[in-house]
Amino acid sequence: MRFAVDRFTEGGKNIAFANNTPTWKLHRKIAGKALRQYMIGTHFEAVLHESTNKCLPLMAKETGAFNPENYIDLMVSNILNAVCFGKRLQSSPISVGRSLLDKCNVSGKGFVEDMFPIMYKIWTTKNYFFIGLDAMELAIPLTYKIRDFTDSLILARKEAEREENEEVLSQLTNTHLRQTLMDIFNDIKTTAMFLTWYRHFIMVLADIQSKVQEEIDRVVEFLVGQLKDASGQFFCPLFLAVDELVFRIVQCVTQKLEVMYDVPQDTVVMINHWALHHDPKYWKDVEKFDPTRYLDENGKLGMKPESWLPFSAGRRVCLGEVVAKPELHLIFATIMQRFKITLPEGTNSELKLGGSSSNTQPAPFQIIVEDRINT
Ligand code: HEM
Repeated sequence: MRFAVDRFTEGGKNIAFANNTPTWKLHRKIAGKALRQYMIGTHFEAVLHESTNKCLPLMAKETGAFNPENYIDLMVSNILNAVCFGKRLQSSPISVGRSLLDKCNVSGKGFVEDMFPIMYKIWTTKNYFFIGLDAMELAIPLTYKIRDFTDSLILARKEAEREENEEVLSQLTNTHLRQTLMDIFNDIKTTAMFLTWYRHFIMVLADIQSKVQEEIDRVVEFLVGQLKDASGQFFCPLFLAVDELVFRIVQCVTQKLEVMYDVPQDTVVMINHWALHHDPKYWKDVEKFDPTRYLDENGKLGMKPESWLPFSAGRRVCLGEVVAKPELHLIFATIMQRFKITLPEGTNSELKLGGSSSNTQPAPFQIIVEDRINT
C-alpha cells in the first residue's frame, strides 16, 4: 500500500509520512522551533526580497505571452533553498528545486509499485528526493550563529551528544536529518502551486486586480516592512481577503492522516480539503470568487468560519504555516505591485484544471505582463 512512500521516506523517517511515534514528535518539535527561530527579525524578508529582485526583472523582459511557471518555481525554490541550506548547497538550487518539482509531479500521479505491489521487486521509481543533496554537508562545523534550518538540526544533534543522550541520538541520524530537511524543502511545490492559483484568479478578474493594486500602491512601504501596522491591523484587507480565498479554494496536500473509519493498516489517507472548503452547508455561493466574503462591515478582515482549515488542525497541523503565509503574501504583493497581468487576446479565461490526482492546479496557461514600475 505504501511501498514507494516507505522507500522515499527511508522507512518512514520523515515528518509528514511518519506515524505518531516519539521520533516523529521529536523531529516536529525540533523543526517547528527552528522555523519559528528563523522567522524572528527581518532575515526571512531579506531572503524573499533577494529572490523576487532576481526573478521579477527576468519576467519583465518577456515581451509576449509566456507561461510564468518557471519564474515562480525559481522564486520559491530560491527562498526555501536559503531557508534550508543557506549557502552550503554546492549544486545549484535550481537543479535541486527542479528535480523536486519533477518528483512532485511523479508522486502526484501515484507510484507503479503501489498500484501493482509485485512491481516492488523489479521496479524502483526514480528517487528524486535525494538528487542534488549528496553535496549537502550535514557534518559541517557549526558557527556561533544559526544560519539556516540545517544548522538548527545539527545543533539539536550536538546538544544530544553533549548530554550523552543515546536515545535521542539514535533518532537524529543523518537519514533522519536529511528526511526532515526534505520535508521542509519539498514544500516548494505546495507554495509554487498556490501562486499559480493567485495568478489565475487575479488575471481573470481584472477589477479585483486593479483594486488590490490600488491598495498596495497606497502602502508601498509594507512591501519592505511588516505585514501588519503598529496597531496590529492588516494593511490591505482586500489583498488579504484574496489571499484567504485562494487558501480556501485550493488544497493540495498529500500528508498522512489518521481517521476513524475502518481502513487497513498502512493505508495512506488524504483529507479532501476541496470538499471541506466547498461544502454549501458552510459556504454561501461556494463557486463565487468573492474576496469580500472575508471582510466585515468596516471593510476589515473579519472572522473566518470554523471549516476554513487550509493548514489542517490538530496534531498534524502544517508545520510550515509560519513560513508559507508571509512568503505567499509578500511574493503575491510584490508581483501585483510590479505587473499588470492580462491574458493573451482571444484566450478563453475559463478555468481548466491540471495538476495530478493529489493536487489540483490550473492547467498551464500563458500571460502577458506589463511593467507598472519601469514604463
Ligand atoms: C500554501 C502553503 C501550504 C499549505 C496550504 C500547507 C498545508 C498543509 C496541510 C493541510 C498539512 C496537514 C496534512 C494532514 O492533515 O496530515 C500540512 C502538513 C505539513 N506541512 Fe504544510 N502547507 C503549506 C506549506 C508548507 C511549507 C512552506 C512547509 C515547510 C516550511 C510545510 C511543512 C509541512 C510539514 C512538515 C507537514 C507535516 C506535519 C506532520 O505531519 O506532522 N508546509 N501542510
